[in-house]
Amino acid sequence: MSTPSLVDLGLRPFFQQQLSLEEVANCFLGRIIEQHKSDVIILAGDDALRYKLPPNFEAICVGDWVVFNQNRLVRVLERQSLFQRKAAGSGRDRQLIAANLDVVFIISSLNDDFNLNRIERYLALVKETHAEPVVILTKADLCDDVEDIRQQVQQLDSLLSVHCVNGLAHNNLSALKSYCQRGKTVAFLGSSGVGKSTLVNNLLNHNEMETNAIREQDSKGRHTTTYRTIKWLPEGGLLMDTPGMRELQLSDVKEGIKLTFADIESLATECRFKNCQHQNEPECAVISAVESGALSARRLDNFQKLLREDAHNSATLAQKRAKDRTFTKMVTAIQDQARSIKKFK
Ligand SMILES: Nc1nc2c(ncn2[C@@H]2O[C@H](COP(=O)(O)OP(=O)(O)OP(=O)(O)O)[C@@H](O)[C@H]2O)c(=O)[nH]1
Ligand SMILES: [Zn+2]
Repeated sequence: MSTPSLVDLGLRPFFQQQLSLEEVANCFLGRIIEQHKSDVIILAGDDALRYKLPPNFEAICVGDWVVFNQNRLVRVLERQSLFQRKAAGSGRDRQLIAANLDVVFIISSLNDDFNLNRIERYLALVKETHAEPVVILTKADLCDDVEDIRQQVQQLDSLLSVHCVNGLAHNNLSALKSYCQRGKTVAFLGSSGVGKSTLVNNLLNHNEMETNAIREQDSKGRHTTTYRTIKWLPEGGLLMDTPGMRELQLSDVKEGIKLTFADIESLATECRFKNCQHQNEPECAVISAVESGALSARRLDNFQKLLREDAHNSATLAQKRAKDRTFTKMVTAIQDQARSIKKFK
């Protein structure tokens, strides 16, 4: 693909409709494909442009759609989905990781490593972002009861897409490819060794396609660049591979956890006490469901564990940020002091 159009890059009515008439007349639209400390690279049709981040510009990350003019970045469009690290209770202190992903593949292998709890954890992370999770179970060739395990995953959520593949077989990936069509942005999540790179290499047909329409604003002529975080898939989609995604922790993803365990949330509305913790309260509909076999004890256990972990991580993150802020203030104060001492010398 030499010159991707904005539609190839994922432009759709949701983003276009956000533009004002003034912006349509005077500005351009583009997608952030690289983010550095003080500048970003915007892909806009056949151009890749480097733009400085204006001082105090809003938070921005790879995958964002931005409005810009000849001179500067104007604004970031509202996102359809967003991976971020948040600290509880603070809107400002968040680190954005990747925006506007359509599908996130949750990769888990069908052999010894298979673990429903872990899949639920990734589901909570993905649901929080509002991207669509798709579970891919790899190493089907090493497993004797593929369908049985697929069923176990399907039971987590009847609407969830779950596919089993042998990542090593080239002709085995049509299920995945259907999510990677033109204009779609996808990403992979999963623990080490489950076969993510194998799938990616296979999807890429072993040759990472290069965009050769890259011309930076300040350089003459065209040269070919591959981006660290974005790869073109032969089906037309974009694969986003930002390092931060691999290290995501559960923090402040309560909504994602609740969406992932919608069955428990719904049962909880029947508990006698509104704030029931489903531990040993009387007339608890959730415990009753476990006793009757309608809900697995494992699932309830994991729900509670993920909520605890989320609360713990959110709190420590908030604390750490507050500490960092105090430290920065202290350093600035000392620097100011040093400067004023110099002045009077
Ligand atoms: N038999 C079989 N082996 C597979 C399959 N998928 C991956 N493997 C093997 O599993 C090992 C790990 O695969 P990778 O693709 O490197 O796993 P990864 O998830 O990228 O791992 P990290 O890079 O550590 O995150 C490699 O030896 C692969 O050849 C599969 O479907 N079947
Ligand atoms: Zn209860």
